[in-house]
Amino acid sequence: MKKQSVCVLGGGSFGTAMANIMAQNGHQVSQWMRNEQQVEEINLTGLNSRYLPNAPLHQELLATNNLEEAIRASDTIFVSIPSKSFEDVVERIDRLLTPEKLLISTTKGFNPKRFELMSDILKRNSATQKIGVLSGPNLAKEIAAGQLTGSVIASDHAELRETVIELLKSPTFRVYENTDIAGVELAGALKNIYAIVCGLAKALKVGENTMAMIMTRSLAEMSRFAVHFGANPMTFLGLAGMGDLIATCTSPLSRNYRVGHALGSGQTLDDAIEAIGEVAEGVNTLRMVREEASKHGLYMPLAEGLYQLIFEGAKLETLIGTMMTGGQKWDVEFATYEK
Ligand SMILES: NC(=O)c1ccc[n+]([C@@H]2O[C@H](COP(=O)([O-])OP(=O)(O)OC[C@H]3O[C@@H](n4cnc5c(N)ncnc54)[C@H](O)[C@@H]3O)[C@@H](O)[C@H]2O)c1
Ligand SMILES: O=P(O)(O)OC[C@H](O)CO
Repeated sequence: MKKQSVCVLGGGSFGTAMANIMAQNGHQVSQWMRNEQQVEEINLTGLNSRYLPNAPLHQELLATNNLEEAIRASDTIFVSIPSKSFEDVVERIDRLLTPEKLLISTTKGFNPKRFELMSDILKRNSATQKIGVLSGPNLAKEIAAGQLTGSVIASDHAELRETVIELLKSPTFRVYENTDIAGVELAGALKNIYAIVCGLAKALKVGENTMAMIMTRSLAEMSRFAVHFGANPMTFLGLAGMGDLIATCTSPLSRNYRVGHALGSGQTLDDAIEAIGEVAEGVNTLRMVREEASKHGLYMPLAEGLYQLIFEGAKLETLIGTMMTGGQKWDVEFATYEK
């Protein structure tokens, strides 16, 4: 592939990990971030010490504060900004986008202002409709450490899918494709709720039977919700679905898992979030999803139990109770059993 001009918006751990792979692949990569000291640090020392302290960055990765220049110079733009600020940043770049530019979200969450996904924000605000979503079991610190990793690019545009695969493929990173944007994006956002549940369960030292049941019923809840909003249930069998659920629900590197673990160890939600110091998308996602689930009559006992525990002061028994005493029928809902 010939050298491409790319920019990554966001100076956090995932944006840095993606920018670094593309710089290593020989592309011209700029990474936009708002913090001037961070820009200086990356450009002078090749390190993003706050977010990826152990990962030396490629010398061709150029950090910048100049958003306009970064966008104008790039054919492909990755938006790696937490969901809380995603819309604000996209509104700032809106006038700089042109129809040929490729625009990809790596953010796993919902707009806290209204029920919509990041791809909806991109579609609504931009001059280009060449939009994609990158999602999968992608713990940034593992990627930066060279752990073998797979991801998924979802888009209607074959050209965008092919470009992203070419930009990111490396000896340690593989990208598969999917056209089910809703499924891939919802899977990445929803699993954060269940990573909190699993971190909490681990802190309580539950057995592997229990962990397996929680994760499998999480997949059932996630896909039930996602299918209602247009996703293909089969997507949940892939890297963006089951793959990401496994990584996030079992790894102490996951911020959402760590929030759950802290809650299970007796900390308050605010203390847990402050101690982590990075974004844990699952808390906002839980709020948004719980509201939509009740509006649409979607049965999500784990999410409901967690919501009551975190936001309504319910006891832990409530979460266990909603899981163990709620409706129980089909194991796999999207398969037909009764003949
Ligand atoms: N870290 C991972 O392992 C990982 C993996 C896959 C996807 N993601 C997703 O990527 C998104 C970003 O996560 P992250 O891990 O990079 O976050 P992070 O907490 O490491 O960093 C967030 C970055 O966004 C910047 N930011 C926040 N608001 C901003 C604003 N208004 N303007 C400019 N910059 C702003 C912060 O300064 C920081 O540099 C999240 O939705 C996350 O779910 C993360
Ligand atoms: O650290 P988390 O919990 O935001 O998870 C990071 C990624 O989404 C894992 O794929």
